[in-house]
Amino acid sequence: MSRESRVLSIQSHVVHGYCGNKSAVFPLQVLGIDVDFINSVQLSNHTGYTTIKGQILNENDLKELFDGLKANNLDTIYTHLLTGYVSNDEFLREIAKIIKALRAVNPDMIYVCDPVMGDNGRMYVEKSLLPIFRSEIVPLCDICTPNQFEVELLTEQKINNEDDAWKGMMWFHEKGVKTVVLSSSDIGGPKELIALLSTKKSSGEYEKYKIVIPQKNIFLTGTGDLFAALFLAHSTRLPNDLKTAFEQTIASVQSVIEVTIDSMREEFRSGKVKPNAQQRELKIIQSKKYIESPVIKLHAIRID
Ligand SMILES: Nc1ncnc2c1ncn2[C@@H]1O[C@H](COP(=O)(O)OP(=O)(O)O)[C@@H](O)[C@H]1O
Ligand SMILES: Cc1ncc(COP(=O)(O)O)c(C=O)c1O
Repeated sequence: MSRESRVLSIQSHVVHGYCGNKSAVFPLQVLGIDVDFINSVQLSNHTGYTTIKGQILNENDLKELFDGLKANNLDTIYTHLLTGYVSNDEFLREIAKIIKALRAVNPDMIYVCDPVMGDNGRMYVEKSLLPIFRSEIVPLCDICTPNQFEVELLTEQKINNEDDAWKGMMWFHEKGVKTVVLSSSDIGGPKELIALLSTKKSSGEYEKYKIVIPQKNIFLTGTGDLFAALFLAHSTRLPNDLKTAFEQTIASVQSVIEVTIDSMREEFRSGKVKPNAQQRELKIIQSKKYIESPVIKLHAIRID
């Protein structure tokens, strides 16, 4: 890593809870990476709650903020752009303009995209975002971290097994994406999540890895944003060892989930928290030491 990393993160903000920038900024800072962040939305809480209130940044607001950075030559300081939850078409198109503007002043700027559109068969953004991601955003990515549902949406192909998953990831490479990380899929055995990584080397060959993750009986929001931020950090620290970066990313995410579940056991016992979706927020702050040094070890298997 030749120069100090600094990330511009454009993701959602939630007042209560952890997803979007709330899931990304602190872990990046813990790992020594400075983050400037723009909140694509400012919501009371994530969309898994029954009531959501708040404000949505429009494309003109985003342009104004970026123009402010440019006016002070601050567009030149970013080594990475990280994007996640976006709520409307023109905002997403403004992000495409920002990617090009950042690359104009720093051709080596790395764009990490979590194409947040949905999970478990349910879209939670406008369907009109899908063709923009497919044709205007994904081709600009250096690293993309979709979940299974997002790969299926973008490729218009269902994933029923591991071969389908690798084929789906090849679609990203054909669009010009160097590294694709499928953050989770249900192609493994019962109670297993499968994460896959595929990266195109300068030789034109592909390096592929797989990690089998024991699936916890819980649905959490914010894990994908945490995953993308951690993979940005670890792949930056280990650009020539993505196997280890992949393992460390998942180990930290698993550690945060363990801390979250442990905290719930206590809260359930005390009756303070009812076991329903609204109360489930990642314990990001309480997991600081595990973000720095994950204790859970899940080994990546090389796939030839
Ligand atoms: N139920 C679960 N059990 C174990 N790990 C999980 C679970 N849900 C998410 N994770 C972890 O979070 C990471 C990202 O989750 P994923 O659901 O793929 O992201 P997204 O939120 O974008 O759908 C996975 O790689 C996995 O390590
Ligand atoms: C406001 C907001 N941001 C981000 C996300 C993405 O969360 P995840 O990291 O689970 O994909 C969601 C998902 O519901 C959300 O509601």
